[in-house]
Amino acid sequence: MSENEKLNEAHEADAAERFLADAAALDPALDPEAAEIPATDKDTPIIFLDDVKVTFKTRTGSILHPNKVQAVKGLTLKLMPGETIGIVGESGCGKSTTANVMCGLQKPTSGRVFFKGKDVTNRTAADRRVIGRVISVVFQDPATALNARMTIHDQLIDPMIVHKVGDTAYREKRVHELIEMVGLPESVLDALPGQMSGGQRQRVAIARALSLKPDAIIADEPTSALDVSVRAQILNLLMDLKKELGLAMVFISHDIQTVRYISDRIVVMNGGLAVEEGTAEQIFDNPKDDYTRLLLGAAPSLLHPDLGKTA
Ligand SMILES: Nc1ncnc2c1ncn2[C@@H]1O[C@H](COP(=O)(O)OP(=O)(O)OP(=O)(O)O)[C@@H](O)[C@H]1O
Repeated sequence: MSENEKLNEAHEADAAERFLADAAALDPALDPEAAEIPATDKDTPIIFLDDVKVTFKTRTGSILHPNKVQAVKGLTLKLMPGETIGIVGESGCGKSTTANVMCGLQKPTSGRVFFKGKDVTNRTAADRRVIGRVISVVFQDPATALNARMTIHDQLIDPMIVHKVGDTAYREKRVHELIEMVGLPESVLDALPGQMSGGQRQRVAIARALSLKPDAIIADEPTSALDVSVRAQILNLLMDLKKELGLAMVFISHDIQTVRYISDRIVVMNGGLAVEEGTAEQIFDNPKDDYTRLLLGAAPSLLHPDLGKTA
């Protein structure tokens, strides 16, 4: 086992312990949904996609599949506690559809979806409660992800009200914790999203995603809509948070260098299929698939040169 693998293993074990401690931290009397959420176990995947296929009806389609687009053609993927998986591939390869299945927005046409061992394929009301508590999403464009008419304070407290988590005192305390976690001053709590910069808005979107203490975050191109000068800061913030909170993460990008920077494991997608999967080292040092080699030799990274320096 390489030094890196040993470090990853130790980190995952730490992360799993932190999950269990965190899950026990909120008084069950203040969290009526908690009983429905399966306990975190380091050997059970947070998300397990079992041979998932997604087909969309369209006006055109292909010769083989008229009026249909097969966005995902049979994907099996496990996200373990504390792990970060990067999904990379060019536009149209099925990354966002996969993300949508992973966060319960899209029902698969076939295959099964498990969250912490619970089958949530059919997305019943009870399944959706589990999905909402286990997974949070950070989308590409924070301007559209946030409500333009709600103050930052209200956007952060809203998920706790919807999920009936905590009492007023708990929720207020959590709002202040969240804003501190993402490195914003408390003065922004009274602001509206339109009064903030793109980078600050993405920090708010990340804080909101963390409000229910999820096990995992799905970040779908979270830096693509941002000015190049703040991309590195947001990536570093995500890296710090996943380490500090022991979060699992699915990081989706068409930029393989960005994915390499943040991921423990990389899945390369092409035409709705995972064509290659491995650690960043395996993918970069010894790519097996022609398409991976093509991606590696493709466009220069969109990363800012400051990446890796303190956020
Ligand atoms: N709701 C939909 N209806 C019909 N076709 C769709 C729908 N959503 C996605 N598709 C098609 O499915 C395929 C995969 O799309 P998807 O958005 O998952 O790819 P992607 O890799 O995320 O691309 P991008 O990086 O451009 O967002 C594409 O051919 C797309 O046109």
